[in-house]
Amino acid sequence: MDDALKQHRDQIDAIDEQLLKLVNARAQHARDIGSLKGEGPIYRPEREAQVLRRLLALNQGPLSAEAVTAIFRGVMSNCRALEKQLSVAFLGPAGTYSEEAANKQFGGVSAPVLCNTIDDVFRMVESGKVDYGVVPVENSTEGAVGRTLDLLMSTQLRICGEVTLPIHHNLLTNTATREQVTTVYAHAQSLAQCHAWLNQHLPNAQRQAVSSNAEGARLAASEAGAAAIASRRAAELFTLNVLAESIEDDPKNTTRFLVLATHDVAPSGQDKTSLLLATRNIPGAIVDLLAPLALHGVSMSKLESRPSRNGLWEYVFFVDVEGHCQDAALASALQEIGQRASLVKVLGSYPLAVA
Ligand SMILES: O=C(O)C(=O)C[C@]1(C(=O)O)C=C[C@@H](O)C=C1
Repeated sequence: MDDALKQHRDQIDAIDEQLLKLVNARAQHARDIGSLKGEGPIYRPEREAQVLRRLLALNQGPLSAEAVTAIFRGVMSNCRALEKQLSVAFLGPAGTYSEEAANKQFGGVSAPVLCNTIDDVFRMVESGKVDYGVVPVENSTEGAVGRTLDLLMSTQLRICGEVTLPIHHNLLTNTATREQVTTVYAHAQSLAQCHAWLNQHLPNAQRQAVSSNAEGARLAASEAGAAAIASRRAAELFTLNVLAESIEDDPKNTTRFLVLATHDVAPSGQDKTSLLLATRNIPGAIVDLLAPLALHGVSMSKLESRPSRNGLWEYVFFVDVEGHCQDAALASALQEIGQRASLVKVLGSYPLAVA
């Protein structure tokens, strides 16, 4: 037994030596690429997505797809940091799902900037105080994040990436039993995502919406009888016990985040384009507006309407389509849509989220 253990550990030591040499050789290439980029952006989401997709196709295990992407996102993050330290803004405080999404996308953020509101995240990127921003845009249970859509209407920023994050909520508290919980703090969206569970298990507890789940965890840590709905990371950060886990009503509960940038992204081969469209408010106008997509074989993955804010019962449409705006089919469809719409704004073309 001891002998077998030693043999495996000797093998691991030998492999680690090779890995160390290899990751440093990789890092050297990244550093050289950095000096070739001149004034262009250092972060290339399309290339990072291609690297991950290729490795996922090659992976034969035993490491899972999630493990492989996490490891290589970490490797790329460290290689990228030799080219430039990127600052990334997202909704704080520490322990939010936005922080998790930013860490997932960038393989760890070396210079995080925690903001109080989604508006602040946009402002930080717009003013050049940070390189990138990460904002939630929709949840599979609760639908669109209205504030993000409203801000996308007026911003000059571009969407350069999307991150999908499976959301598992936990009931965190220092109260010993569920019966002693009198108040549950969480962001309104999280309270809604756990609606049925709360009805069944905590019917008498008061539900109190707060600015973020992490803020709820902070409050729960200092108040007798209080609990919060938040992530495991929030439990660690605020020293709370996990009284119940995965309390979301839909086990597939997922939130989609957008990465905001001041630059466009080249095609990666598997891309999505987000559009903002407006048309005259007449019968059949939206059907007519979207017809060129079908005509050119472009699939639509999302259609969301939102009040335009400059006329009663006037709407704009947020449309996600497959492909990059430089792809011939989408470029032709966009040109035809442009002739029918009162507004066409390409919010960004970016790589599809990698697991
Ligand atoms: O290929 C590049 O442009 C690199 O800078 C290398 C690298 C990587 O580590 O693979 C690092 C940063 C970029 O975002 C993309 C990829």
